[in-house]
This record gives sequence, C-alpha cells and structure tokens, in this order.
Amino acid sequence: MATRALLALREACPWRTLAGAAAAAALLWLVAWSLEWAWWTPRRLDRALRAQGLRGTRYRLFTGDVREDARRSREARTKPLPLGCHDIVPRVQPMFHDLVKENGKLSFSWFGPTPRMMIPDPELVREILSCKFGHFGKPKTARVWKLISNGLFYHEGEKWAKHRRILNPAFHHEKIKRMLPVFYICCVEMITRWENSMSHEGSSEIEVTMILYEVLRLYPPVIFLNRRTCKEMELGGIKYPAGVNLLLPVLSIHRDPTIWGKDANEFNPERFSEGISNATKYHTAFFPFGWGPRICIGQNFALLEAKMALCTILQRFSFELSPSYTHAPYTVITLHPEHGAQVKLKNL
Ligand code: HEM
Repeated sequence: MATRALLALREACPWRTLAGAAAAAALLWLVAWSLEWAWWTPRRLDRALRAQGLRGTRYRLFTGDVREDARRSREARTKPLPLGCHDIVPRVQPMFHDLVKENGKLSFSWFGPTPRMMIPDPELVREILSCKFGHFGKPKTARVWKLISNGLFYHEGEKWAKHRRILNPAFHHEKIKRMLPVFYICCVEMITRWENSMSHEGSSEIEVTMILYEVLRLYPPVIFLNRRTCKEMELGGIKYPAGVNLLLPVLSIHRDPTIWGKDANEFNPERFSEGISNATKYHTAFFPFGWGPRICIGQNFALLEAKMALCTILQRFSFELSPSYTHAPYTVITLHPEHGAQVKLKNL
C-alpha cells in the first residue's frame, strides 16, 4: 500500500527523486572527503614517519596541536623574562621547546591534520631552501580556511578599505603613482648621506653591521619558515611523503650551542667580526632573511634603513633602557616586545 503510494508520488514529481539522489550523493562525498582529510591522511602520514623512527605528538582529530599550542603560549606569556636573558625559546615557542625536550630535535607535531616536521640541521635547511623546482613549496592556505576567513573578515576588510580611502587619500593609487618620484629622490638622498657619513666615520659601519647581525641572530623577526613536500622527498636519509610541512626553526638554529658555541645565548656582536660566513662553520646557520630563490627581496633596504637610523641616533644621543621596560618578547606574525621598548635618550 505504502510502496504504491510512494511510486505514485514519484511518478507525479520525478524531479524530487532526482534532487534527493543528488543530495544523498553530495552528502556521501562530503563525509568521504572529510574522513580522508581529517582521519585517513593524517593516519597514513603518522605511520610513514613513525616507521622511520621519528617521534612526535599524538594526532588529535581536526585541530591537531593548535589548541594545545595556544594554551601553552598563553601560559608562557604570563611570565616576563629577567632583563638581559636571551634564552627566549621557552616563552616564544613553548610548544616546540617542549616537543624537542620530550621527543628529540628531529620530531613532529600537528598543525591541524598536517604533520609539521622540525628540521633543526642547517645543512638540511639549506637543501630545502635552495631547491628551485618547487618540491619544497611554501604551504598554501587551505581553501576551507580561506572561505571561513573571507566570510569572517570580509566586512571588517571592506570597512577598513573605505576608512583608508576616506580618511587617508594617500592610499589612492593615483596619489601613490605621483609619490613614486619623490620616494626615489628620498632614497637617493638617503644613500648619498649614508655614503658620505661612512667616508667620514671610517670603520663605524662595520661596528653597526655587527650589532645588527647579532640582534637579528638573537631576535629574528621571522622565527620560523615553513615549507611543504609536494611529492615524496628524501632528506637526511629520511623519506618524507607528500603533504608534510617542514618547519625550519630560525630562532632555535640561531641559538643552538652546538652551532654557535657555549655563548650562543649571549649578546656578542664580535662573533661577526670576520663576516657571516666565518661566524660559525655552517654557512646557513644564520638566515634571518631566508635563503635561496625565495630569499627576502627587501633585506638590503631593511639593513640600510636600520643602519641609517642607528647611526643618526648614535651621532646625537646616548641612550639606555628605561626602568619601565619589561623583557617580554612574543610573536604576532613577527617577533617583537610585548609591552614595547622604552628607552631614555640623552643629548650628547
Ligand atoms: C628586518 C626586516 C626583514 C626581515 C627579517 C625579513 C624577512 C624575510 C624572510 C625570512 C623572508 C623569506 C620567507 C620565506 O622564505 O618563507 C622574506 C621574504 C620577503 N620579504 Fe622580507 N624581511 C624584512 C624586510 C623586508 C622589506 C623591507 C621588504 C620590502 C621592501 C621585504 C619584502 C619581502 C618579500 C616581497 C618577500 C617574499 C619573497 C618571495 O617569497 O619570493 N622584506 N622576508
């Protein structure tokens, strides 16, 4: 009776049957895709890494270690560091610090459903960053995450753009086009002033450069670089399957005592007295601007600007840290002081 009624209904409106079948197929596809993305792929990658003797954290469904990482960072940020302490990894990257303590230097954690392998060896870092064929590409943001973030931030972004256009007409592209020649003249003037001051000051550039290098070693603005294997790749005798994130820990390599010596956590610009390549036996142990084909295109500009600023201040003022300064380095995209860096200037 019921079957007959159903058949009668289907005959009356066949498009409903088709729509129902399409919805069921889409649902099935979504379930299969989610299972593959959040469960089977992480399980397969986890097995492949552990089979080669690598150790790491246990995979947690969907989030991996992201929530635990955030919790440890919040906890670490409650405690500032003593003044002059440059051992900042436990505060800035508590999750990676604990990972290495528990599982050794060559270990992995989970960034969502993707394993994130730590590569602490500067020679391997060089191999990864020098690759020109895209086998170790920069990881792309997942499409799902892009959709979510576009949805979340679309209105804010639109408001921000309007605000910029209304309140600050300098952001209009016509204005920027007209500003370019002036910007060019300013740069030429800045370089000429720099060259003149260097011809008078003699060796002071080499002092300032060494200081900047040492600051970039202990406090690199970019504390790690990320790459992703796009196919199975062998590195240091280990086979990494496609889809593994490789974390190149700039901050940890820059202060590793096996590379920099016992004074790795001390501020000693002298170590750069014979240039970067002679500061350690590893050429790529110092890479605040990255390395290889994707090296920072702004590094010379950034260094020149910092040297100019430092030289201009040092010629006119002496300065010391203000008593209100708290040593609390932390990262929001880049590494910087959580409560600012207050200094007291005195006219020379
Ligand atoms: C102290 C200042 C700076 C530091 C520490 C720094 C650091 C870096 C690092 C580590 C990378 C490589 C990222 C990677 O390989 O994944 C990079 C890339 C880049 N930087 Fe900088 N940077 C600085 C200043 C600048 C400035 C002033 C500019 C522009 C004028 C700039 C423009 C770029 C661009 C466009 C890239 C991307 C290059 C590419 O992917 O091919 N940077 N930067």
